Amino acid sequence: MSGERVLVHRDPALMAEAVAARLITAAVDAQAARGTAHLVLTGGRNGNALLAALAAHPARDAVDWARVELWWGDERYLPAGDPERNAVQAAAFLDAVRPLGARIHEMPADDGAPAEEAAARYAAELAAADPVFDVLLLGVGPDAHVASLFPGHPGIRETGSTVIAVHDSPKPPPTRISLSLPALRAARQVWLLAAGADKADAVALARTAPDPGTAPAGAVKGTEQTLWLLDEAAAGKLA
Ligand SMILES: O=C(O)[C@H](O)[C@@H](O)[C@H](O)[C@H](O)COP(=O)(O)O
Repeated sequence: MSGERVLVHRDPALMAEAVAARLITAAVDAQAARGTAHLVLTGGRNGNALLAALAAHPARDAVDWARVELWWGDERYLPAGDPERNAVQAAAFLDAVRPLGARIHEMPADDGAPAEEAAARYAAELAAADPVFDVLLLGVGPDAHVASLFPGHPGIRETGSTVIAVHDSPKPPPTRISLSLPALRAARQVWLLAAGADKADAVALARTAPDPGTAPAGAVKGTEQTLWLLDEAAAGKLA
């Protein structure tokens, strides 16, 4: 049975720094235990703030980046280089660790092929590597979505594949690629990131809602640990 904890930080900036420090320690521990650390990145404001803090953290290189594999939980299906792509928004961090040997598994960009083909390609890359994710980062949306799995959307019910195409996303852009719920749930540790008063309802709902279709953020638990990493505003409606 995995453990679940809620950790509340004073404000988003302190949360980004504290989670960056926590991720460094988790990566070092994973490497000591298994050689390679498999980390899954998330987009959005909190994900981006975390990666910026990680890139600049004085203890960053306690991690042997040559033994890190970076995956993505979701990606906006846009042409390569589009500023709205998660990987483009994380470029400063990726450009810092790539020369240190980190292996970066970006989700495919829109090259004119259907998103379903891109999803299948990433699923094949995952199957070939067959990683067990050590830490899976998930930004939580104001509607309690995580990755690109949205409440009331069919993708949350997908169980037959590890990577899915998402259309008509309520959060722009409309077409995305996302790990499926079973793929998210296979991670050892799931870290849910939420900061800001606009996330307080989603966090409170996810902590109580039993149905993944209502609150995807409440449906993803790590096999070893689940952390809710919040600022005080996002924790404002927790009992
Ligand atoms: O591609 C995306 O948009 C993200 O992966 C998405 O899942 C994000 O993490 C949440 O929407 C939270 O985003 P904010 O932290 O910006 O609210």
